Amino acid sequence: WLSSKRQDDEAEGLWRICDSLYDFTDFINKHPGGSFWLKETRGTDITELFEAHHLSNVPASLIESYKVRDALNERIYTLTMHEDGFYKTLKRRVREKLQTIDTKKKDNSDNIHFGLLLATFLCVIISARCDSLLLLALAGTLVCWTIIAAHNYFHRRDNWRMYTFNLAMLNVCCWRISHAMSHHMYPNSYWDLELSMFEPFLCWIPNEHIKTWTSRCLSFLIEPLVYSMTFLLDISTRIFYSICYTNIMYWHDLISCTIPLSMYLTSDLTLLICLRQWLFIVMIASFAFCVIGLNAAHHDPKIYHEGDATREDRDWGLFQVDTIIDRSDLKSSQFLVLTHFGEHCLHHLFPTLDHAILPDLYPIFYETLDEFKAQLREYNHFQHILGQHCQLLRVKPNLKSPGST
Ligand code: HEM
Repeated sequence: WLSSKRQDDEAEGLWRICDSLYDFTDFINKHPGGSFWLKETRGTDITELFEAHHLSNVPASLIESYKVRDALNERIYTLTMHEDGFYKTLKRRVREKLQTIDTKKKDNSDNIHFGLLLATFLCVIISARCDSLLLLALAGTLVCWTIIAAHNYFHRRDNWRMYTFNLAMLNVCCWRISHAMSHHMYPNSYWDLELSMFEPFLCWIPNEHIKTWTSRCLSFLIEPLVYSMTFLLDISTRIFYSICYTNIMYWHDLISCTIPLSMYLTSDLTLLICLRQWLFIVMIASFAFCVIGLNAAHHDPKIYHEGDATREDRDWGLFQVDTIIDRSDLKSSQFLVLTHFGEHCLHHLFPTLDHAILPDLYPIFYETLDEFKAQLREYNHFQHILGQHCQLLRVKPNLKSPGST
């Protein structure tokens, strides 16, 4: 995805923000968010990434000294971030509001995440000692919740919690690309890897040329299998790619092995049985992750997908609002928000903020939405599951643009 972006973005081997080119080579290792972000994005357009990941004005004031020249052509992305537009207006208000919010709330998220991690290992060990299938399934569910909670941390500067995302064969660095850089910035568009990584099994793009009648019917039949195999397919693809092309495996991929290891060291089970149990846990975690993640916010016939009519105002923040329907049934519990991709819209707009902070932003969010005549929509989980399946069937693009009367 990144190498195609390097070809498309006309950044000439540098970093592109709007229509200017910058050379951040000397800043990579000084970047407070960690070197990964800049190292990986060399040669691409980072306009949206840069804006969405910094709330303070400091980064914008720093970039001028790294400017090399103007780009030759206009950028290919049609999304905008004008100073008086929706996103920048909301961001200014959020910046002010953050000064009044009690940041101790973040401790709750840290405690929930740590509790889940502890519970996961306890459950894994007890399930191995009791040889219980039910406990193994519970361990799989706990692994799934832990990695969704870990997602709260990988959008930020490097920290130890983000590595717990790797517990079930996924990898935090790869997901920073497919999720933070691709999906978060351009949801439901051809640039969204979280759409294309499920093809040809599941396809949400409303286009009859890429989604035949047979493939639509088939996707319903194979859906449970795809859900359970997603994590295994993810690691197989990465191993295959690393052997045949470039290495995209990391030392922290080994974190996933702590699960079978803890089983082996604390029970009488043979290594082979521990590995078999591990596979079962990973498949349960994968299934639960897809049930939650794919039915969390983005797929419903009323949500914008590539090919649908776009809003006249191409503001990046409004685009996010048009590609999301929030989960209404999670808001009462921080545990549910953290483990079920809750507060989805605000999280997309401000990914570096802890989920515990987001509820305090609703008054200014609603106020700004009203000013720009946009709306935050909400569904419960059942409505999302229904909508996601209707979207799998949809082949006709919506001709009515979001925000039109
Ligand atoms: C690919 C583009 C970039 C991404 C994805 C990115 C991401 C991040 C992240 C995740 C953080 C930590 C935020 C937190 O934990 O609250 C951060 C902080 C920071 N970044 Fe970047 N960054 C990018 C480019 C840049 C550039 C080009 C500069 C300046 C030359 C810069 C300057 C800073 C500064 C000063 C901070 C400290 C926090 C602040 O003042 O906002 N970043 N960045």
